[in-house]
Amino acid sequence: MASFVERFTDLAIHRSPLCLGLDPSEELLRLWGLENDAEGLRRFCGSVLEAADDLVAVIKPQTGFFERFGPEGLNELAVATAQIRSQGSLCLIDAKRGDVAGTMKGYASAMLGAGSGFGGDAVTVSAYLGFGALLPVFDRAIALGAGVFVVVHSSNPEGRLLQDARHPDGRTVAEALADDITTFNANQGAGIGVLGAVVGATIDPAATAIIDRLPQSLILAPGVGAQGAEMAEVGPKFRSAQGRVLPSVSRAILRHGPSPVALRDAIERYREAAWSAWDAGSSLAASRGHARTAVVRR
Ligand SMILES: O=c1ccn([C@@H]2O[C@H](COP(=O)(O)O)[C@@H](O)[C@H]2O)c(=O)[nH]1
Repeated sequence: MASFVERFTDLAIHRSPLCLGLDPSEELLRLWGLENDAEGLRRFCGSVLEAADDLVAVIKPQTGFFERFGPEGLNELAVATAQIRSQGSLCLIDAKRGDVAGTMKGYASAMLGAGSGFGGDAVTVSAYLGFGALLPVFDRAIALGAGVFVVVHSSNPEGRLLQDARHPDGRTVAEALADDITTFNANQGAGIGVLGAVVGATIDPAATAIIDRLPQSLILAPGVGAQGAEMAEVGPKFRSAQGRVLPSVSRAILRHGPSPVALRDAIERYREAAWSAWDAGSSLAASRGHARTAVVRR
């Protein structure tokens, strides 16, 4: 089976590298005139996914917004993940799980691959209990051709104090994590590996050397839009990861609903911008242009 990296790269060229966040928050449900309940959740997700259709490579449901309704919400998460995959997009479950290794085995079975509880193509994890504790998720991802994104440098300002703290060897926590990711990927072979990283698009331009430490990783870059980063910043900031970045946008797109036309227009705008950020000035632009001539645009 094709790996997550292979499937993403193909979809990024033919659709767009944009990662559309599926965040059915209370605020957005109310803005859309929906009830803040599981039925509202279902209608919201159905409309977003209908508008996204075959436009983007990756859709990222945020588990917290589903879990808040207990079992009914989790049922809606399963409905959404199945629909994402049926539309040919990759489903990246933003769960940011991080626990001891035995428990991570449970999360891996819940989230990753066909036959798992939620059937994600990839999942986000947090390494606060140690990078090594995440191994069961990495192993399952390798076995099933799935992906894992480890939070390295999050988009929110609260993350800085913890992630910029220094180890005795002088590296920050984020740098050491990036090195762990790269060592793991390199041990699996050359090329882009199973372990991706989360590096917020809000990153200070002076701090982007962290990206150079991740030469074999896809990079999920949340923070575009509502958190203040512009899509136009992504290309320059992530230059050393050209062709490997998934710019992620949730609220800045979702707030355009419930009008299907306005929602689709917003997705279209961000997907075009994501392409420019992804391959500006590179040879990828040529392959994309070639591929897109064959794509029927609606
Ligand atoms: O560092 C991170 C990692 C993940 N997120 C998630 O992204 C969305 C918020 O996106 P907006 O485009 O700002 O609406 C939410 O699901 C977060 O959990 C992040 O913001 N930062």
